[in-house]
Parts: sequence; structure tokens; C-alpha cells
Amino acid sequence: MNKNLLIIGASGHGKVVADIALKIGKWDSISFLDDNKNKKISMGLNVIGNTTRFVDYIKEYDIFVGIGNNKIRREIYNTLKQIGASIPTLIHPNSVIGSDVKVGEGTVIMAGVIINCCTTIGKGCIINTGSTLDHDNELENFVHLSPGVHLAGSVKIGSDSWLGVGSVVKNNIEIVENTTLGAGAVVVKDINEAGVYIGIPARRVK
Ligand SMILES: CC(=O)SCCNC(=O)CCNC(=O)[C@H](O)C(C)(C)COP(=O)(O)OP(=O)(O)OC[C@H]1O[C@@H](n2cnc3c(N)ncnc32)[C@H](O)[C@@H]1OP(=O)(O)O
Repeated sequence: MNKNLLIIGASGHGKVVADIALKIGKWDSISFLDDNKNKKISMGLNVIGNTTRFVDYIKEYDIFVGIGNNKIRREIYNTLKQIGASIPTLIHPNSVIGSDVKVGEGTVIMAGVIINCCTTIGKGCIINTGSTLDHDNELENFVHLSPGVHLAGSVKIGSDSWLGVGSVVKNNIEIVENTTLGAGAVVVKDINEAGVYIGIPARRVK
């Protein structure tokens, strides 16, 4: 672990990530990289360069990808791994993590999240504010659960899936990779084909 933390992306998601890192309190300094040249400060923290320059910082900084888009987050994460960067896992102190829960590198768990026992979360995931994951869930890599998502017991979510704000998944459901759930969708049957699903019960629209 390094003394400094660099967050790639200084927009909304990056700022929430920085806020969690500040609350964890392990780093002497926290800075951003961002491609908006006019952004010199975000949330009171310095923006020290653009996002293509992360290789310059890997010796002195832990690096975290603070970008909400699953595909972009995956690409940058994979490059960081290739160049040997130190990538932390960020868990908000006001989340509740049960026994035998595994959380992958580069994943952020936000305030108010509750994860019950024996759940596994892959790398590079976002478990957004106030989501709940009950027992024995399995989330593959680069999944984003938006704020207020609720997963019942023994749910499996395939990689790169994005579950919209307030969506709900019944127990014992499997959702294939690259699935998008719209805001407020309720999933009561397995989703076996990637696509966009909305409504109650959730139906494919794209
Ligand atoms: C901290 C954060 O902010 S994390 C980010 C959280 N963000 C979210 O959760 C967003 C989730 N995204 C959605 O729900 C989106 O609306 C999507 C992905 C389902 C669809 O987006 P788009 O493809 O752009 O669809 P678009 O907005 O054009 O809507 C198409 C139609 O579907 C309807 N629709 C869109 N989303 C939903 C939804 N979640 N439930 C029901 N109907 C919906 C629209 O009203 C519209 O209907 P119409 O044709 O009768 O006017």
C-alpha cells in the first residue's frame, strides 16, 4: 500500500469514491486524474493530470478507477493491472459486511450497503449507496448495482451488468453478463440473454 491515493475520474462517481477514501483515512493525500482541463479541483482535492497519465504515478500512489461506466472501468483496471499498479478496495465504514463475504480488488462499497454472509463480489464492482445483497450472492467482475438495489438470497449477476436505481431481484435468480436493468425493474425469472430489461415483472425492451 502507498501513502497516496489517485482516483481516475473526478466527476460524480469519482467524488463519492474520494469521500469514502477520506472516511477510511488510510492515505496521506488523495488526488484525481480527469480529462476536463478546466477542472483543477474537485471536492477540495487536486486534479493533478489527465487520465492517460496514470502510468506516471504507479510507484507513489495506490490507484482506483472512479468511473461509473462498466466497460471503461474494466479497460482502465486491466491496464493498471498490466503495469503493476496497487489497486485498493474501498469499503465505506458505515456499511455492514457479513461473515465470509469476499470483495474483489478495485471494488467500492458505499454508505448504507448491507451484505449478508457468504456473498462474493468480483473485482472492479460498484455497490452503490443503500443497496442490499442477501446471503450467498455471487457478483462477477465490473458489475454496478445502482443506489437502492435489493438482491434477495442466492442471486447470481454476470459480469459487466448494470442494475438501475431501485431495482429488485428475487431469490435464486441468475442474470447473464452484460445485462442492464432499468430503474425500478423487478426480476422474477432468470435472465439468460443480455439486453435491457424494464418494468414489473422485468421484460426485455432492447
Ligand atoms: C448515483 C447514480 O446516479 S448511479 C446511476 C443510476 N441510474 C440509473 O439507475 C438509470 C437506469 N436507466 C434507466 O432506467 C433507463 O431509462 C434505461 C437504461 C432503462 C433506458 O434508457 P434509454 O434506452 O435511454 O430509454 P429512454 O429514456 O429513451 O426511454 C424509452 C422508453 O422507455 C421508458 N422507460 C425508460 N426507463 C424506464 C424504466 N426504468 N422503467 C419503465 N419505463 C422506462 C421511457 O419512459 C420511454 O417510454 P416512451 O417510449 O413511452 O416515452
